Amino acid sequence: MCSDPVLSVRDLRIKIGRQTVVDGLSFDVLPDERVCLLGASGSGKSFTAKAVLGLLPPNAQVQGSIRIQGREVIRTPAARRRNDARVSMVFQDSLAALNPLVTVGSQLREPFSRHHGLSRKAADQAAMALLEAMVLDDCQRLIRRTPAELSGGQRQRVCIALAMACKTALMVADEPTTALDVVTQAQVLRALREHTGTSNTALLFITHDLHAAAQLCQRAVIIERGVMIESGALDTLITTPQHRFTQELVAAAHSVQPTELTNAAEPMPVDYLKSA
Ligand SMILES: Nc1ncnc2c1ncn2[C@@H]1O[C@H](COP(=O)(O)OP(=O)(O)OP(=O)(O)O)[C@@H](O)[C@H]1O
Repeated sequence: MCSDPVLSVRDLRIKIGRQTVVDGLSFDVLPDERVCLLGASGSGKSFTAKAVLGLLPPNAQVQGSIRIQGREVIRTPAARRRNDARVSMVFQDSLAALNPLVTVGSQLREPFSRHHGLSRKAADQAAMALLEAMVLDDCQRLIRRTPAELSGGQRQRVCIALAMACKTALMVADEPTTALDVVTQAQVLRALREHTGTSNTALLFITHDLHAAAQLCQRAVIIERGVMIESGALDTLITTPQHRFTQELVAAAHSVQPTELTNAAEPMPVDYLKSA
């Protein structure tokens, strides 16, 4: 069965002044799919994410097409998009993403009461259920705290819960684990894996980290200097990378394996990369 894409990007070009930061990018994200946009620092990942979210700076010149649920949004900023073309987001800086003065509970309640019309009591219950689903300890106490009183990993899972509460067909997560230690990274990736792809929310995961991508996504779009160089199933890209940059990425991940697994002649063991 072939479903229509939730996100369809065609020939996306973004210029900032004279610099072309994204150059002819095309890819789709299907319903319930988790796709990563993988590339080195400065390759244009964040500008692509901002274009999808409708958050490009005013000096950006943009061309091409971005369709969300079939609706053209390339020139429609986030605040002017219709509900079915809205995208939820999770960013790297969880402290900046949350209101520092408002408790976690109030922030989580808001989308339920504002967008879904729930009563205060029903919104509280829905917020609590989402927090508990993020495998956070002592949610009763956590819900009364402000963001600054949480650890980075707790805060990032609150951000994922907040994004889930918006119940959009597409979520964009831009380097959500980069600032976290490896144990907390694994917890946050697990929360994203378990709460997207199964709840009518597709995920576009922006990262430079092949290991994180392998734990979370089925498919990858690999970019270099704003141009797509390779795309396909992540398992295939890891075992038989075609482009030099992808080969270097895989080799770099290979080099952090335990020595008994290291054998340059062998393809990268996909299971090793996927282990959390
Ligand atoms: N405000 C800006 N004005 C002009 N050019 C910019 C601006 N911000 C970023 N750039 C340039 O745009 C290019 C793409 O940046 P972008 O932030 O999308 O890369 P990225 O792949 O997300 O990198 P990172 O992983 O480091 O966040 C880079 O070459 C960068 O130098």
